Amino acid sequence: MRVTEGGIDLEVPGEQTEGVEESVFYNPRQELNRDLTIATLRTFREREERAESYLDAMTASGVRGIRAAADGWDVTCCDLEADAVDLARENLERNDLADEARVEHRNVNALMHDEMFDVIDLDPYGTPMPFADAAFARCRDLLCVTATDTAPLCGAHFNSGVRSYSAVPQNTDYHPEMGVRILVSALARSGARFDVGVEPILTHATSHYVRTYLELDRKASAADAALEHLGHIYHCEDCLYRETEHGQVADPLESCPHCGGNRLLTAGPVWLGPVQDTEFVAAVRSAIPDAFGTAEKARELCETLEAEVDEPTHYDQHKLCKNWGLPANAMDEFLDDLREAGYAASPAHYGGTTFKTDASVGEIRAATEGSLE
Ligand SMILES: C[S@@+](CC[C@H](N)C(=O)[O-])C[C@H]1O[C@@H](n2cnc3c(N)ncnc32)[C@H](O)[C@@H]1O
Ligand SMILES: [Zn+2]
Repeated sequence: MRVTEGGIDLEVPGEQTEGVEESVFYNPRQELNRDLTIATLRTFREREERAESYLDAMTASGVRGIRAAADGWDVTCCDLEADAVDLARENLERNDLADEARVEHRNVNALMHDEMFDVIDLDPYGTPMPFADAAFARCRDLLCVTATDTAPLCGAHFNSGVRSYSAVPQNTDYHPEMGVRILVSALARSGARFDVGVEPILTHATSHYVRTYLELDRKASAADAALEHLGHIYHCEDCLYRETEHGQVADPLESCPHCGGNRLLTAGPVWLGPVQDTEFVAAVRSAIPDAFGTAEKARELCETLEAEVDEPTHYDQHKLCKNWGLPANAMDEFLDDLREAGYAASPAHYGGTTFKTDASVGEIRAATEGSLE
């Protein structure tokens, strides 16, 4: 089957079923992820001119590495599967880029221990954590990470989440953001073991995966500074009240300060710091060309990320209203009520009914319920 993406022609095994390409080595649903990757790499290189080498650590069809090579990066593609390696080589040749990139048939953990790269991109099936140590040991500037195991990350598959991320995730009404905060926390702690500090400059949770871009600072003091963003979330399952506390040691609440209930969850360590550099995200948005297949969607996503209130958990308006036994109103009106009451409020990218605010659950109700009857 022939596929064109980002100006690159690919031949991938598989067939089109009902207009959707199905292939083990090429997932069309990740095109937005790849479009944003290329725009992020461009933006990052403008800022860090010395960034040249890019490792597409799990290349499959080669699509990501080939798109980066077409953009002038010094690319290494790697895959464990011989069929993927052959396919990536064929696809490089098909685009006359065979001299711009090499393809390694190896376990990428071994490759990363052998060589340093300016940018490393981890895009495995499931959790990226088995690759995090080698990546932090050998990545100079930017680590790009996809995690597709959203059920463990958000606490729905609790034991698996605890095992993979050495943290306690909890299944809450803000589950995609729980995934973001657990993933970045685990990565920050992996980096710290190598005296590397992380700063997330772009992060999104989109249809069954979390993607984050971490700018690295290879200094023990930077690792210490990153760890200061870790802490815990205390969450009430009855009224959806939540509060956060920085620090390595949890000091859970005994009862909910809002409703007095005692069905309380503690999640952590989670990353409580910012997950975007909003100026960087705006620059990424401007670097998305019209020719990209997901240009409109990717720009919209960046715009939402830029405007998101910097709070560690989002709310879901429908779940809140259901909990209060009140009908939900239009999101614009709801957010306007919050702003008029003096709170910061914005839509969130986690779904059409999600929003962020610095108001507590009680303050949200007081500010909005007049418009909900
Ligand atoms: C989700 S796919 C990668 C998709 C690709 N990056 C893209 O954007 O289309 C995961 C790939 O990782 C490869 N893989 C799994 N374990 C690996 C390892 N230890 N070293 C290198 N490649 C590995 C698999 O063979 C598979 O091709
Ligand atoms: Zn409560």
